[in-house]
Amino acid sequence: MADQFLGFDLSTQQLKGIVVGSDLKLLQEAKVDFDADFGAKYGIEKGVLTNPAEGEVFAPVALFLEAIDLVLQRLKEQGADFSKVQGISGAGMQHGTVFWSQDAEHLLANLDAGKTLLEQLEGGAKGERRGAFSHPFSPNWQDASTQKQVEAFDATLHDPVNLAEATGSKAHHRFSGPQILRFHDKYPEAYKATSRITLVSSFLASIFLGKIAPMDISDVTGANLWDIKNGRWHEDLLALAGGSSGVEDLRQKLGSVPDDGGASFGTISPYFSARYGFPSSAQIIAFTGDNPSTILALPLRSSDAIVSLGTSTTFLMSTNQYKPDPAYHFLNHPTTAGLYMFMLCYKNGGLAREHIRDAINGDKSRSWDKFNDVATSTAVLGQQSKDDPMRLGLFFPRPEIVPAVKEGVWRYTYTPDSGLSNADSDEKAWPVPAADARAILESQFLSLRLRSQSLVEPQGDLPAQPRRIYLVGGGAANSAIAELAGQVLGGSDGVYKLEIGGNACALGSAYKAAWGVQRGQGEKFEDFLEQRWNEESFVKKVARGYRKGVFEQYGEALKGFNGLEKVAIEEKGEGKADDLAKDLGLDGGIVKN
Ligand SMILES: Nc1ncnc2c1ncn2[C@@H]1O[C@H](COP(=O)(O)OP(=O)(O)O)[C@@H](O)[C@H]1O
Ligand SMILES: O=C(CO)[C@@H](O)[C@H](O)COP(=O)(O)O
Repeated sequence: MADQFLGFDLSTQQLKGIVVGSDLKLLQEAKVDFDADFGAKYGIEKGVLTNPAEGEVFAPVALFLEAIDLVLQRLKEQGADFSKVQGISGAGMQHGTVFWSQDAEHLLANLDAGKTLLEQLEGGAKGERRGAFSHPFSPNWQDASTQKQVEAFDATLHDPVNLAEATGSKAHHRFSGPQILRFHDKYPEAYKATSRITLVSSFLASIFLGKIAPMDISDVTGANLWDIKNGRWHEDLLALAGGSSGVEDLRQKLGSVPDDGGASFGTISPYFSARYGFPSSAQIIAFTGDNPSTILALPLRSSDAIVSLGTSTTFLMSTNQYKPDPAYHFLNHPTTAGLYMFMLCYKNGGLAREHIRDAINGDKSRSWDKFNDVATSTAVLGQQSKDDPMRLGLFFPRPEIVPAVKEGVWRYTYTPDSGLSNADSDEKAWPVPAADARAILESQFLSLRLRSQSLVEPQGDLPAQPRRIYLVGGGAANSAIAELAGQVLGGSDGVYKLEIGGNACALGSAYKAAWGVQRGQGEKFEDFLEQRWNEESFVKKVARGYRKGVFEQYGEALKGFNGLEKVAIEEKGEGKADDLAKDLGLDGGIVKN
């Protein structure tokens, strides 16, 4: 195969790489699993370090550097011929930042192919060698340390509604703007010593480029700093985040943002040509966020939805309507001006499901078999008959984003007439952990259904729902999850998963690299993908979608579910319950006790 393209996904728990041909078919893929490969060395768990006292979650930048050399080596072992690679793009977990030192540009431009990235870019532990970073850690999207800064962001534009209107999202703990402000206040010396700030995506691009790469037009919208309508940094928010160091200083640290998602930032760093055999002409195409990249792996039509089941759960749609609201996120689309990405993001995705899986197994075998059996054999909402109360739960081992509550578990029963009752210690109504398996899946999908109602349309004679649901990410391999996704969310055309490789996000990046290099004058990404798309071999239907009766039964549960979220917010919330109900245009369920 003549021209080949390489895509990466640097996410919470792994770095994955995928090579595709110009027909977009998969050639090789490889991954570095952070815990398995480097857990002992860096003391990480599930890819991160934590400081619970302050709600901090972060990852060592050195880990990322080691992972880059290792994933390339593994791709080579899989047979990748890097001399054929004409374009490289990639994705990073969103919101995370990397702080570069004054020496960064020089070090990046003068890498010795005989040494590893880690040897040359990491600073010496005792300061005997100055490294490329002014801070050794990258704040992670699971960080919750920025409550004070979040309040300042909302206050700067008077309220969350205005902030969402301007930047696509209300202020969130994990967003880069509040994180930068906290970094400025907590580490003033390191901030001063910072020459540039990149996102995780533009960090990865910088390594391949051999100089600091710009942020991309989509990933920059996960910062609470970008004025989406006007396509520029938001002056007031920049001034806030830059603190006493000033707005110009921060503007310079952040750099400019090209508006073309297919832009080439230049050719690959000579380090990679000499060390791994890439042609010196290989182009580095704008790297984006992991969720924006994921939507590029599929030819999304209006009313199609992606559910990404990684460490986080995200729900993604592509739309030409900009309807921002504090209840969710709007991002710039990564390739296509005039399109936006609608996103919901939950912290308690894969790890919360794993907790219940392990409790059901009673061991650490990590097998999903029992979890799946119990989840699919339990009745819809735990209702043996229509008159039984519904079981509704919330399972948040970590503080949650949607809704914004501290960690906790809520198990309630609900009937439309008498409302919600606490069933936590009622073994008959709610056998723990068996009933949790179905309840957590129903809960996660009900939350998506509740919040995406206004974005989906009736499908023919069927009620409003997505046309297709595509499952991606680690959890997409799970048949019980696919089954429940279809039952709760519907999907007039069914539930699908990608058949190409194990990672939609890295695949989307490889496609973006191909488009960036090969596109004709004015050729849109969507047209480029459509022409090369091979439905039969690229996707597979894994479950039925809409089921008459079942879909409506879940519809009846929505009001109770909304009420349950209000209970959680009242008990452990970061926001006001009334606001949530208002955001969603719903009255909450009635709480009985
Ligand atoms: N068969 C499976 N069933 C359910 N969940 C799974 C399965 N395989 C992997 N996972 C989940 O996938 C998650 C990792 O997904 P992945 O998309 O690779 O993560 P990330 O991109 O966040 O690093 C894990 O937390 C794990 O719980
Ligand atoms: O914070 C968000 C999106 O807003 C997360 O979705 C991160 O982008 C990390 O995702 P994964 O590691 O789960 O892929």
